[in-house]
Amino acid sequence: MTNEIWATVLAALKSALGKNSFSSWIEPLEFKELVDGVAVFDVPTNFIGNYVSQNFGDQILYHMNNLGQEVQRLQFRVPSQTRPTAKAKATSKAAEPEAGSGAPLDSRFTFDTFVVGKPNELAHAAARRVAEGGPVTFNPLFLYGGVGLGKTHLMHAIAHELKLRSPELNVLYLSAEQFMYRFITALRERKMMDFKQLFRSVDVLMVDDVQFIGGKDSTQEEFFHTFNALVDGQKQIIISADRAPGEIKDLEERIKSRLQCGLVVDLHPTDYELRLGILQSKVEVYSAQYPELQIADGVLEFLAHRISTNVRVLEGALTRLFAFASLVGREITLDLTQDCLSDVLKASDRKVTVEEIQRKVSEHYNIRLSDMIGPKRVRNYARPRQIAMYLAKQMTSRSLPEIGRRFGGRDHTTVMHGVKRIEELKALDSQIADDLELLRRALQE
Ligand SMILES: Nc1ncnc2c1ncn2[C@@H]1O[C@H](COP(=O)(O)OP(=O)(O)OP(=O)(O)O)[C@@H](O)[C@H]1O
Repeated sequence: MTNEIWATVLAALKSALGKNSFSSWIEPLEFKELVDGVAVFDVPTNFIGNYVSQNFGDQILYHMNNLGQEVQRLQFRVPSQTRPTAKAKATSKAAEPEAGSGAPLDSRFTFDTFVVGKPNELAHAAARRVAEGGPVTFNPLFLYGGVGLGKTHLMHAIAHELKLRSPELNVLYLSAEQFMYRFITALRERKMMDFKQLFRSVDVLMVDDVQFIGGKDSTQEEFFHTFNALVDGQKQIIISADRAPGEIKDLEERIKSRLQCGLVVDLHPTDYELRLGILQSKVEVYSAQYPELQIADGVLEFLAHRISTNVRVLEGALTRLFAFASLVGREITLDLTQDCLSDVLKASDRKVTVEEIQRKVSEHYNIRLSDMIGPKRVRNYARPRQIAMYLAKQMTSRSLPEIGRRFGGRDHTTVMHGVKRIEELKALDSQIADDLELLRRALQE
């Protein structure tokens, strides 16, 4: 393979992965040679080699082969080491293809690696129950929640556990999108009998991201029949979606009601403790693999506090941090974290609205929202009002007149006075300083 072809692969990867992932992971690779179907790369550290191999290996192979190169596997080596990286496996399969025709299961998504906290304890308990196998108790199990909260992880964990306990079980996991493509292919190739036979012969069917079939009428129809046949046959069905069954757009009523007739559980947004727990468990894994990488006290707490969007982003941030630390050969300190993750940290700063601030502050001081916004000037209302104005100035991009309008049409000079007053009090009154800190955190959760 020539360097020109590698440059074309790079261009394709850049547009597929986006600037950040590309510069963190792909740019450090140096293509060396292609020998007997093995593409060899120099990488700055084992950590980067392993990460690229696990996460982007398939894509790199795909693009190379697409350009006419016959590449079976990738090899990553650290030039300073005498031996090639022992750990940097040839294009690793974190996801092993399963027997049967399901989508591959990710071997990292098990119950052991799933961290349980208040927001996901119910979903976890239900998943555990289903994974025990035995007589079907609730059918279907419907898991829903926002992006990156662990639905797929739990589904894969159920599948792994079921296969471990009862290897003879035919467990089929796939996304709703794959279900649709298989259905369309079966129609096109006139193989509907095979399709029906395949889906009706499983013991456990798992369909991820079922919201995808909203608005796809024939797929819904087929899904409905598959679903009914399996429930009638006492086979377990597990479904996930990004919202509750009743809220999925353009989904037939009969399917909504079918989906609701088992156990519906949601994964709530993560809280600080759960995020910290997840980070700690990931660090344990990294530290066992790369004992030379040290992480300073307070870094995980900082990340758990600042990145509250979703677990995928949190994990990605930590991995990037470890990769960077392995490159520069330094301990992961708070300063290094802020430098290395400045874009992620900026993007995940939650956009808070003036209305949210008013609501939180009135709850905190136990006064009515209408009193805070209204004209009363008694201290009980005036001080929380000034605090809310101060936070609105600090945490939103609203101008003083805009903030004034949201506080019952007050003048911008009133807002300015309130903000100044709280700035003064903050330095003098520790109670006010504590309240401000508490409110700021609660608003960023
Ligand atoms: N409680 C948890 N413990 C450990 N890892 C978690 C947990 N929750 C999520 N993760 C990790 O976060 C990442 C995203 O999780 P997953 O893919 O399961 O999310 P999802 O809810 O299916 O998201 P999507 O809506 O995008 O499909 C995975 O790497 C997963 O391992």
